[in-house]
Amino acid sequence: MLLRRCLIQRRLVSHVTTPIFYPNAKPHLGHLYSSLICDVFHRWKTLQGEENLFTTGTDEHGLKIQLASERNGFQNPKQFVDKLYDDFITLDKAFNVNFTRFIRTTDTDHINNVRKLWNLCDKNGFIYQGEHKGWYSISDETFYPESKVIEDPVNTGKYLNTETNNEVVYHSEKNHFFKLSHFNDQLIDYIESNPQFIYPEVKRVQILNELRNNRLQDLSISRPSFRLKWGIDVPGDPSQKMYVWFDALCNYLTSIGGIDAIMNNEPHTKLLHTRKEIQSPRDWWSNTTHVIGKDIIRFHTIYWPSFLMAAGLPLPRQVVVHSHWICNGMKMSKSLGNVVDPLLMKKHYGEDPMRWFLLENSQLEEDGDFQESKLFSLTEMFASKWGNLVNRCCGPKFNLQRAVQFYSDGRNPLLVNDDNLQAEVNNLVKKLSNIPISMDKKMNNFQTASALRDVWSIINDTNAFMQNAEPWTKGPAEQDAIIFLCMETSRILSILCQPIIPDLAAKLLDRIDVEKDNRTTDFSRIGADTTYGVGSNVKGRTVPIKRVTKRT
Ligand SMILES: Nc1ncnc2c1ncn2[C@@H]1O[C@H](COP(=O)(O)OP(=O)(O)OP(=O)(O)O)[C@@H](O)[C@H]1O
Repeated sequence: MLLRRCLIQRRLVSHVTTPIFYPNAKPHLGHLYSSLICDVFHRWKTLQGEENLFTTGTDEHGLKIQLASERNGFQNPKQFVDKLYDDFITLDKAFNVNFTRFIRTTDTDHINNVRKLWNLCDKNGFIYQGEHKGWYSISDETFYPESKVIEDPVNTGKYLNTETNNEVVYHSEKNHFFKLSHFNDQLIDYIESNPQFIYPEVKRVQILNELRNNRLQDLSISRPSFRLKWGIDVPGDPSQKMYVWFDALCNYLTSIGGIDAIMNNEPHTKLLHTRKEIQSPRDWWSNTTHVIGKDIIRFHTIYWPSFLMAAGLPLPRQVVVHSHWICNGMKMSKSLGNVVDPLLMKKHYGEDPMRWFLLENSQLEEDGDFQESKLFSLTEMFASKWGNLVNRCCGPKFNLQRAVQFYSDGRNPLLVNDDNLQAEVNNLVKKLSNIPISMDKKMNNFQTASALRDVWSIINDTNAFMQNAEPWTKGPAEQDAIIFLCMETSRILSILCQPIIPDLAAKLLDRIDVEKDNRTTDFSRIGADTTYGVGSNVKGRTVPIKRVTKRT
């Protein structure tokens, strides 16, 4: 029994991470999207009573930052990133992104950890010195194989890589190398025997094909310090700086207590920036989910597990790969400048409609096209379907408190004296009874769009039921049955949607006077809350969702 309890406790810890973003320009909708996927996952786990950590941050070293800082007239790149990283925090705060640590790769604990990772890989024989020749992209900070380089069709004499379409130049230099080729078959075995490791499946197949068809070559993991000044020194060789991805990926270990804590599974590991103390860092780490855009899949599913294997560290549980928000057929990106400013959208439509919109209108597998008209329609739906339902049931003609007390805790079957209406009641009861479990499954599998469509389906059915049932024409007993079911819909769905629309959900729950302690999933069952509705039908109370106008 004790063992079982321990096992259950051990399973219920997890960690979710966004990529750490380059603060070389202001963040945009794409960054917000990755952060929201993680925030909703984190909040969902918390709502289920699980312990979860959520890390996000900024990737502050590298040539791209060095050059951007020079271009912007800064004396040193640290001053430049100190200014820009704040924009990422501002964006998170504006959209209620509730991270537990915001890590910067210039943080001292991180720099120490990166050195440790390097030393472990070196000690285990996976780092050597050699001559590096190849096609290098400054923008991507990576070398590309000959097979991925083409002549630029627009600018003669220039070359592009076919993966990101950025310019590449031919380079030859002395570097430290990582024996990536050693891990080709080990990675195939790992990905085959841990099918959840790369998600969704289409991405797992893509990476397996890549590993089977293009065997890995060793990877240059340092750059000469005269070219790359802004980076972490290679231990024992200050003439070289570490490759920015070796540095950046290690943030995931730093934020969960560091390499030593994970290796030795040190109990009582104190986490920086949170008051949290974790008992078993290894369990947290092994239950880590990295959420990333498809542009950086290679770094997370090939390089990162190889570095970890080389260091003798366990691998995270999963890498979840999402698609891109596009604009005019191209990925929205800082470098291209074809971006939507989320703060501008928030100012007009509010943060929760934006949160819902981005998650409802995206699939992991397909690129999404941002259409402001759809965001506006969503705000209309919130006001006319959900807000209006609550307003009607909280009108002075009805008595929600009486209805709740009569129907509480499933003591009374919901009967409405009409076969057609009774069929609608039964359908709603069935859908409401199923949604906590079906939503849990979908939220854990990052199928948020589908979960939100289920929510709308119930809201629509409830509105239709309210319209057909005409409670304003009925006596008190039938009125109570109708009002109770309609407000159970709103109450249960508001509880379940707290991770997606924290502020709106709170307003909806406040409007029907649901106590703060009764907003957990334990109460997401018909009849589970027997105390709400007190004073909800008093005249003159505020409307929970207000309409917004179209932006011109
Ligand atoms: N258009 C987008 N759609 C979805 N996610 C995006 C988008 N752009 C960036 N991201 C998120 O940010 C990560 C990359 O961050 P980065 O700071 O490199 O963004 P970027 O705008 O592409 O920058 P740059 O143009 O400087 O390369 C992606 O892996 C993804 O998580």
